[in-house]
Amino acid sequence: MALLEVEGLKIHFPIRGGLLKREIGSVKAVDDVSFSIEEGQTYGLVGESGSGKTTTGRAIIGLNHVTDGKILFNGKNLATERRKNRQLQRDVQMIFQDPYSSLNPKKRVIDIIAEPFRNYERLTATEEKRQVRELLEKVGLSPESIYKYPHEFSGGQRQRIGIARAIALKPKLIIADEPVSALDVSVQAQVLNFMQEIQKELNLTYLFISHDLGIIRHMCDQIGIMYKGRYVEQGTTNDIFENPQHIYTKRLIAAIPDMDPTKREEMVAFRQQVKSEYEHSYRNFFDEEGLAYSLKSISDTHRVALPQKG
Ligand SMILES: Nc1ncnc2c1ncn2[C@@H]1O[C@H](COP(=O)(O)OP(=O)(O)OP(=O)(O)O)[C@@H](O)[C@H]1O
Repeated sequence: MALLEVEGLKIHFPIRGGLLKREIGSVKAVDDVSFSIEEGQTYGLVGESGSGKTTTGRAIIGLNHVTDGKILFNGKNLATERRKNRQLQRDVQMIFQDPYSSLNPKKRVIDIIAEPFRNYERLTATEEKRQVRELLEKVGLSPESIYKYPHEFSGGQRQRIGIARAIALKPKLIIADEPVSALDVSVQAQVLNFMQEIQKELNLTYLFISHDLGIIRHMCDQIGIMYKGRYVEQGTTNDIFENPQHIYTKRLIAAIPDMDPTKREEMVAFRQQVKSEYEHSYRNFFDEEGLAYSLKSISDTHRVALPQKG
């Protein structure tokens, strides 16, 4: 059984208008999305801004209502059971995008990291301090920094504090929503590699949300590509990068900045080819509302929102 199973998830937000603020329509932020994540794996959710990635992640952690569908964690329905099941609350944690705004600037590191302990465990002051120091060491920060404030740390160090807080209760699943996009490129790799290290050490499962396919390729075992609330393609990292089928996936891959200068000309040609393919076949890949079709399996691991015909 997968650790997390999302089945037919729909999250619609009402649009209200007129004097009476009546519901005049809805934003289908997530519209029939299904995927599962095996324990110890990293699943990447990719798509441009507004595609529904964050809404999906927030629903799993219980921050968004679910219009329809199921979110099963170890077979238990998170939407209905999370509120009353403290173990489920501990098991699923989140790392936020912006380490500058997600840490309260008025609190010391000890109070930030000990917050989950104070909510879920009854530790003596000495034991709490010992555990916070241990967590700081685990994330590569000095245990002496417990009385410092967030502004005394660099961006990468702050994200490590956010990670220490997220792993304090030994969760099983971590939702990482753009965990490095607010950081300098030079520190991004450090934080990502560190996330991989603690994943192995603590047997963590990640749902990794990002608009950056380069990072997703580095981090993930499985990938789902979202566009306007729907999936356009889903598969292993190899399926997506070596055999992309949907025109939208191809366009995202073509937009990854060149890492290897010797391949620059090759990439320019590839981009040109994808651009003209996109212009030619765009209509075949989306319905009359510009939305993706339902997914069809093209192998045991690879599913694509293929056009209805041929
Ligand atoms: N609380 C809300 N009320 C109304 N609409 C919302 C709400 N939250 C999200 N939306 C809408 O849902 C859609 C999906 O948003 P979401 O933030 O999930 O996208 P995203 O892919 O994570 O983008 P980003 O990378 O910019 O965060 C957007 O059109 C957004 O405006």
